[in-house]
Amino acid sequence: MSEPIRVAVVGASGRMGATVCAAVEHAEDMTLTARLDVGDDLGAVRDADVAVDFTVPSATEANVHALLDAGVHVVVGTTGWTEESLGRVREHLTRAPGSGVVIAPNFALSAVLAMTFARQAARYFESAEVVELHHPRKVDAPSGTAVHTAQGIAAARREAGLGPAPDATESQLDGARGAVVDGVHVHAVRLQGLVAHEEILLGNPGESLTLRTDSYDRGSFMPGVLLAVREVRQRPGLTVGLEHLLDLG
Ligand SMILES: NC(=O)C1=CN([C@@H]2O[C@H](COP(=O)(O)OP(=O)(O)OC[C@H]3O[C@@H](n4cnc5c(N)ncnc54)[C@H](OP(=O)(O)O)[C@@H]3O)[C@@H](O)[C@H]2O)C=CC1
Ligand SMILES: O=C(O)C1=N[C@H](C(=O)O)C[C@H](O)C1
Repeated sequence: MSEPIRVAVVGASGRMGATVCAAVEHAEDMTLTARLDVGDDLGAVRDADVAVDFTVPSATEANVHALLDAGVHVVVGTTGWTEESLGRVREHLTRAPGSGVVIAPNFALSAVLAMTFARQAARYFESAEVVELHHPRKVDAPSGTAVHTAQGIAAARREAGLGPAPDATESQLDGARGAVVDGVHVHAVRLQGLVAHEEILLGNPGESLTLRTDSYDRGSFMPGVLLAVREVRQRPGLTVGLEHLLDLG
């Protein structure tokens, strides 16, 4: 058997970080070399092949730059990425040839498939809106998954030459129609008892299609995280979205 992949986890005490540490410890082809939290020196990842970041939107970009400087490949599940912050990582990678970064807003297979199906279906529907539902400890809204979903729908609508979705709203309470991501309305629910869920609503006169994905347990994200850890070393540059590792992109 080949050498195990050495993995460091940043945000190791968090809900996702702790789950990733346990998953890495149970994976026969991996070994956990570092658990890092707020204030720890990220240079400590130097012994690792791959670092996994599940922290907070305000910290993740700086972490990725520091991890690349430490010479490791990086897998990121943390949300809050923008075209600008992704661009700065792409630019950094030009100075770190051979390094790979995989950033995925959602590692659950059901969510990745729902986003793929939404993108496939979007061109056939006049209307499309996204509703994401999460646990109330989540610090960002809308979810990274909902942003990625809306961007995929918007791209498909543009490619199909569709204009704006019909909407006669003339007056509204602030927020009643949700946030608008790339022209697609996105609504965020925070509810005790939930983990991570999303509904994608597509409508035509007389019919609708609803795609729904439910993560009831953080274990649902682990096969995708471990897949990214295994693949990132063979994928130099920046990959955004697990769909590209599943041949769905
Ligand atoms: N891609 C995916 O499939 C998924 C993505 N997520 C995303 O992952 C992120 C984390 O979620 P979750 O685990 O629920 O959040 P938590 O708040 O439970 O965990 C975040 C952890 O990161 C730590 N942290 C904060 N800043 C730093 C830093 N600069 N360096 C190291 N550690 C730091 C926090 O420490 P402290 O509490 O001490 O501040 C905390 O332990 C979110 O952005 C979430 O949206 C979540 C689930 C799935
Ligand atoms: O904070 C969470 O819990 C989740 N965050 C990610 C997101 O914002 O899309 C992924 C998943 O929805 C769980």
